Order: sequence, then structure tokens, then C-alpha cells
Amino acid sequence: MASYPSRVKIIDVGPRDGLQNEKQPVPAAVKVELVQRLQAAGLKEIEVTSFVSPKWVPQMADNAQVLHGIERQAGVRYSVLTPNMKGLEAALAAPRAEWPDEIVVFGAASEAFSQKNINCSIAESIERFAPVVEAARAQGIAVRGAMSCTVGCPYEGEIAPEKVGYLAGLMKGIGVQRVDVADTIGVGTPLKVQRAIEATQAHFDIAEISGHFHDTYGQALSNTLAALGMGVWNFQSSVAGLGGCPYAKGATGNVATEDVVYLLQGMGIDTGIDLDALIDAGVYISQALGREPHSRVSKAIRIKRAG
Ligand SMILES: CC(C)(COP(=O)([O-])OP(=O)([O-])OC[C@H]1O[C@@H](n2cnc3c(N)ncnc32)[C@H](O)[C@@H]1OP(=O)([O-])[O-])[C@@H](O)C(=O)NCCC(=O)NCCSC(=O)C[C@@](C)(O)CC(=O)[O-]
Repeated sequence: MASYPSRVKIIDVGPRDGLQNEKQPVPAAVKVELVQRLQAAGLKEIEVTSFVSPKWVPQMADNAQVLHGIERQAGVRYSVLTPNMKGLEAALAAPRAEWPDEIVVFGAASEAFSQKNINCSIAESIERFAPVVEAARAQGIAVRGAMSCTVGCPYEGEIAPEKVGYLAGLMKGIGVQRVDVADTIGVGTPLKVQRAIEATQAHFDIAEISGHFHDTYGQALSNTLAALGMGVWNFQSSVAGLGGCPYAKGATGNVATEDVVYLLQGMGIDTGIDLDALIDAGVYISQALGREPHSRVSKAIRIKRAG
């Protein structure tokens, strides 16, 4: 039997990764309410928004309103995406108490995806990130690096683990403290995901690596289990399975946080999350979007609740 971690930390990325691709306007007040329901359900890390160009991702144009609208809870880490100095400056424009606790620079293991997503090559992206990482760390803000397309790319197809290792090394070199191994388009299967994590381990400790799996092909829970078996204990997921990346056409949302929590609870792994409250948060945002939560666990438990 593989040995698994006794506790897992989940970063809910629903308010950011989940909502960034929504075509319909989602009021900032709804996003703020979602963050608050997530923290009330026990989430200790929440990715709340991104300070990117509103021309590229219009849904995140209300970033400051969302970040500053949250009634913060002690012990919760709020993170935001900042692709460049302009993004970091905007994220730190308010008084210190309203700064994010962590910023995320986001690169890709695929050149083509890097160009489509952030309009520059991998090498150029690292040049852009370096001063962002340095400035954030100088202010005592934690820095995470998201690595997209670590198993597959919508433009280049399968991605070799060497490319993941290369990107992880570059991230480490500029002072990124922890990284996400992202299966952006949800094509990964357990052994491929394990190879991407293994390549990342050449540069980061297992405690500094998180799994970020989209569920397009229904493999995300299997991939989560495969990562857990390697000792990964940080995962990202979206409440109600929200989401998709605007630059990864056809990719569906992240694995639903409800499904991950159910898996972990069933394995006796502590998450600190109240599954019922989480399900209600998922129903809240799904109703606001006019659809059902994309979570089998949510559906099953709600049917059971209805008797
Ligand atoms: C990176 C850029 C800005 C480069 O975009 P660019 O066009 O190359 O940038 P630029 O420096 O030439 O600036 C162009 C315009 O954007 C403005 N601008 C420039 N930067 C900012 C900023 N930070 N905030 C607000 N405005 C900004 C800038 O001021 C200028 O405005 P103009 O003079 O034309 O009016 C652009 O490509 C961009 O915003 N991309 C974001 C794409 C994105 O958000 N993708 C989704 C997130 S990543 C993801 O979902 C994957 C992940 C993390 O979840 C993991 C996974 O699953 O793979």
C-alpha cells in the first residue's frame, strides 16, 4: 500500500481560475460572497482574483474591488495572480492590511502556450517575473509559481517532463518559493502527472509542490491520488468544478473541491474543511451563474439531503 499524507491543504482557485472564463458578468459582490463562504467552510487558502490586463481577461477587471471587499479571516492566505510589475503594483496599491498574502507568477512548460497566454516566450516570462518576485519577497509577500501545460498543451500536444524540469529550475532560480504542477487542459493520466511532479522535485521539495488538475477527461481524481502517493499534500481545486482557462479552448474546470474533499475524507486525510458548508458555497455560486455545480459529490449529497 502506498503511504499517504495525514493532512492536505487545499487552495480553492474557484474565484479566480473558476470565474475568469465566465462570459456573463459576475458582480464583484458575488465573488466576495463566494470567498467568504469558502473561508467559512474552512478553506485556509483562496486564490481570489488576478491583476492581469482587463483586455485579455475582462472578468477579472474588478480585481481590486474583490480583493478589498473581503472581510478577512485570520489564518487564511489570500493569493492573486500578477504577471508583471504593473500587476504587482496594482495588487499593492491599497494599504498594507489589504495586500494579498501571496502572489502568483504564471508560466508554461510549453512555448506556444506561453505566447498565447502571456504574450511572450518562456525565457521572456522569467525575465518579467524576476523583478516581480524580488519586489514581492522584499515586502514579505510569499511567491508561488504556476506552471501550465506540464503534461499536455492545446497547441503543442504532449509535453516532455524535461520541459517541466526546465521551467521549475527557472522558477527556482528567480526566487519562487513553491510551484503548481498544472494539467491545464486535463489530459493527464497518473503516470504522466507523476513524471511531471518528479521533474519538478529536482528543484522543489515535495512540500513546495502543489497539484492543479483540470478534469476535462475525468482523470483529475486519479491524478490527485497519484500525486498523493508521491507525498504531495498541497492541491488546487475549484468549488463546484468552476472554470477553464481562456487560452486553453475546450478545457473544462478544475476538479471540484467537493470531490477532492470527499476523496480525502474517505481516506482519513484531514483537510479542515466542512463538506456540507462547501457544498452550499458551490450551490451559491452555481445558482448565481444559473447552472448546477459540476461535482458528483455535491449532487449525490444534495439528493441524499432531500431524502
Ligand atoms: C501578461 C499580459 C499583461 C501581457 O500582455 P501584453 O499585451 O504583452 O502587455 P503590454 O505590457 O504590452 O501591455 C499591453 C496593455 O495591457 C496593459 N497591462 C499590462 N499588464 C497589465 C496588468 N497586469 N494589469 C492591467 N493592465 C495591464 C498595459 O498597460 C497596456 O495597456 P494599453 O496601453 O494598451 O491600454 C497579458 O498577456 C495578460 O494579461 N495575460 C493574462 C492571461 C491570463 O490571465 N490567463 C489566465 C490565467 S493563467 C491560468 O489560468 C492557468 C493557471 C494559472 O490556472 C494554471 C493552469 O491551469 O494552467
